[in-house]
Amino acid sequence: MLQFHALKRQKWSDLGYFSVTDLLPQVCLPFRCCAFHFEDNQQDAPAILSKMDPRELIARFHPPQLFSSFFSSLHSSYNNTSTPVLGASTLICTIIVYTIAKMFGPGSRNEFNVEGQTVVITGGSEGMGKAVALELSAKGANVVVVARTVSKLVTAVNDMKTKAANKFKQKFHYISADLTDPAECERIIAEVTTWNSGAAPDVVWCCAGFSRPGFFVDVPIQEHRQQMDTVYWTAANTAHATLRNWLQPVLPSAQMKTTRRHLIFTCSTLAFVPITGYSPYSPGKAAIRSLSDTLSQEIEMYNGAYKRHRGAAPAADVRIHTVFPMGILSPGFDNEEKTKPELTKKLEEADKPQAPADVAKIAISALERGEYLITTNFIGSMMKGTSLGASPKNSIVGDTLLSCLSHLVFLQVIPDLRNKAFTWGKRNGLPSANGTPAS
Ligand SMILES: NC(=O)C1=CN([C@@H]2O[C@H](COP(=O)(O)OP(=O)(O)OC[C@H]3O[C@@H](n4cnc5c(N)ncnc54)[C@H](OP(=O)(O)O)[C@@H]3O)[C@@H](O)[C@H]2O)C=CC1
Ligand SMILES: CCCCCCCCCCCCCCCC(=O)[C@@H](N)CO
Repeated sequence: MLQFHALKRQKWSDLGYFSVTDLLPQVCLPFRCCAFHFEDNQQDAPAILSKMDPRELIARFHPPQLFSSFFSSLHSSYNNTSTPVLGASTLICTIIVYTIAKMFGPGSRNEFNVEGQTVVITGGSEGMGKAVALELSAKGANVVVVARTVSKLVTAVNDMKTKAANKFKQKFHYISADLTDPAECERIIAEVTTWNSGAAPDVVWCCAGFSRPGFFVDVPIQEHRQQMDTVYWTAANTAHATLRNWLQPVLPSAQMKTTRRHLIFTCSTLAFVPITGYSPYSPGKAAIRSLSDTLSQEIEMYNGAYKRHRGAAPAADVRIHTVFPMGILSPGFDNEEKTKPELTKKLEEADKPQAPADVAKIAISALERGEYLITTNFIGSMMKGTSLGASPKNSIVGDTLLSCLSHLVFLQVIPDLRNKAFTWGKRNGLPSANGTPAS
C-alpha cells in the first residue's frame, strides 16, 4: 500500500525521495493478480503447473481465456482496493511494461552511428567532454576537442589515440579557443573543415562550461554576466557558427543522401528544477534549453527543404539534442564545491554525482535511441518530467506518464525545498559571503 500519509509525515528527503519498499507491493499488485489466475494461489505457480493436465493447461492459457480470467481475478483482488490506489498501481505497471518493451523490443536502429564521422567536442579537454571524446573515439569517430588550455587538450588527444577503435583510420586534433568569442567559433568550424579535407563536421557537441555557485546577492553582478557568457554564450556561439555552415544552401548534387548531422547541447537538470545557490548558473542553462526547443522546431524548415531534393537546400538533415546531467564528478565539480553554499549542498544531497564516463555512455546510448531531451538517471528524469511543458517528447506514452507521476511527486518536493531554505535561515541566520552559516 502506498503510504501517502506516512510519506507526508516523514518528508521525502528523509526517505531519499524514493522508497522502493513502499512502491514495490503496489507495483506488484496487478502482477500478483496476473499470477496466472490460480484461484488457490497460496501454492506457487511452478508447482501447480507441473501437476496440471496438459489439456487443462492449454485451455487455461488459451489467450481469450487468459484475458477473461485475468480481468476477473483483477476484479476480485481489487475488491478491497480503492480506485486511486488501483489507478496508481496500473499507471506504474504500465510504465514498467512499456519501459521493458522499449528496452528489449524490436526497432532499435542506431540513430547515432559515429563510425568514420567527424565530431567536434567543446570542453573536450576534461570532465564530461573528455569522457564523451574518449567514448566516441572508441566508437570509431574522428574527434576534434576544443577548450582554452593547451596542455589539457594535448593530453586529451593522446588519450583518444589510445582508445581509438582503428588507430590507422581515425584522426584526432585539438583547437585552443575561448568560445565566449563568437569569432573564435567561426574559426573553429573553418579550421575543422580544412583539416577534414573540406568537409564540415558531422557532429558538434557543446560541453564547455562550468558553474560558480553562490547566493544571488553575494555574487557580484559581473560574475553573473560572466556565467551567462560561459554557460549560455559558449553554446549559442558554437551553435550559431555550426548551423550557419550546415544550413548553407547547396545544389542537389552536393546533398548527402544518407548522413545526418547532430548538434548536441549539454545543459543541466537545474534547467528543469531550481535549487537555491545556483542563480548565477541555472538561468544560462534554462536559456540553452529554450534555444534547443526553438531550434528543434526551426530546423524542421531546413529539413523539409532538404527532404524535397529539388533546388538548393542544406547538405544534410540536422538533428538537435540536449543532455541534462545531474552532478558529474569532474574537475569542474571539485571547483564549484569551493564556493557552493552549505544550504545548496544540503538541498542537492539526494543527487549522487556520476562518473564522467558513465554520463557519457548513458548520453550516447540515448542518442543512439534517437532521444531529444536526455537525462542520465532516475531523479534527473523526474526533474525533466515535471518541467517537460512544450518540449518535444522522446515517446508520447513514456514521457506523458513520467510527467503525470513527477507532477505528483513535485507537489511535495518544491514546498519541501522552500521549507528547508526557510528552516536554514531560522536556524543559522544570514550566511557569510562564502555561503557558510554566519553563526
Ligand atoms: N559537473 C557537474 O556537476 C555538471 C556539469 N554540467 C555541465 O556539463 C558540462 C561539462 O561539465 P564538467 O564535466 O564539470 O566540465 P569541467 O568543468 O570539468 O570542464 C569544462 C570544460 O570546458 C572548457 N571551457 C570552459 N570555459 C571555456 C571557454 N570559455 N571556452 C572554451 N572552453 C571552455 C574547459 O577547458 P578550459 O578551462 O581549458 O577552457 C573544460 O574542457 C558543462 O557544460 C557543465 O555546465 C551539467 C550538470 C552537472
Ligand atoms: C524523486 C524526485 C526527487 C527530486 C529531488 C530534487 C533534488 C534536487 C537535486 C538537484 C541536483 C542538481 C544537479 C545538477 C548539478 C549541476 O548542474 C551543477 N553541479 C553544476 O555544475
